[in-house]
Amino acid sequence: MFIEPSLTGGRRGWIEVICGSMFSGKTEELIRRLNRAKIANLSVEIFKPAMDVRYDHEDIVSHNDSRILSTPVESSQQMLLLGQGTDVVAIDEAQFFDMELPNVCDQLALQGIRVIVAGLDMDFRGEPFGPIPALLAKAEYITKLHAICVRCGNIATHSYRLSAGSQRVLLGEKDHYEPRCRHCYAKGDAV
Ligand SMILES: Nc1ncnc2c1ncn2[C@@H]1O[C@H](COP(=O)(O)OP(=O)(O)O)[C@@H](O)[C@H]1O
Ligand SMILES: Cc1cn([C@H]2C[C@H](O)[C@@H](COP(=O)(O)O)O2)c(=O)[nH]c1=O
Ligand SMILES: [Zn+2]
Repeated sequence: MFIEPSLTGGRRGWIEVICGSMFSGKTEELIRRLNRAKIANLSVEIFKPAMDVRYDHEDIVSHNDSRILSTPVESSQQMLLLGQGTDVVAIDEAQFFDMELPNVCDQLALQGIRVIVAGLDMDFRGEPFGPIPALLAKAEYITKLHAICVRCGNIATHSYRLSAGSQRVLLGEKDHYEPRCRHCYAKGDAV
């Protein structure tokens, strides 16, 4: 379990990334860290991409329905402006943001802000997703979570797309995706 290096004391300003497949618990873990920050009386600004309307327009919602209010934004530059002066900036579904996101997180962290980012490390093709690889390179702390493979019960690293469609962005949950281990993922429809 992730233990905060420092909540209120010491020199602050760093980047944490929570990554993994769909259903691995990224949003739950993000909400857990935010609740602890609030208990420590830290101010938090929570963002998500405006296009992510899967469960709710404003709330960040996990697959088991824990939720927290957020501000939907269109671009990473908006978070640089809106995050000024706060103790903690949190970003969910970060894979959907533009490639400026790593630089924005860098700038926020340099201002003494704790930046917590959650997102898919791989898309349904198993390719690195959007700005997440660059964020992983820049982060001080990385947590890689795993779901349970729905085919064999091993740890799942991949998000297998059940429906047809080659576009990278397709919002959905169990209607369109299932978490799989690398072996069941590689077998495709033959599993
Ligand atoms: N195959 C699965 N493996 C693990 N968790 C699952 C699975 N299917 C459903 N879940 C649920 O998903 C929850 C995690 O949801 P969430 O935090 O939204 O994940 P993520 O943000 O990584 O998609 C788990 O606590 C569990 O209740
Ligand atoms: C793999 C993959 C996923 N998506 C979408 C599907 C969901 O709406 C989100 C991921 O949500 P989660 O909180 O991690 O479960 O991303 C996509 O658009 N393209 C993909 O390749
Ligand atoms: Zn498997």
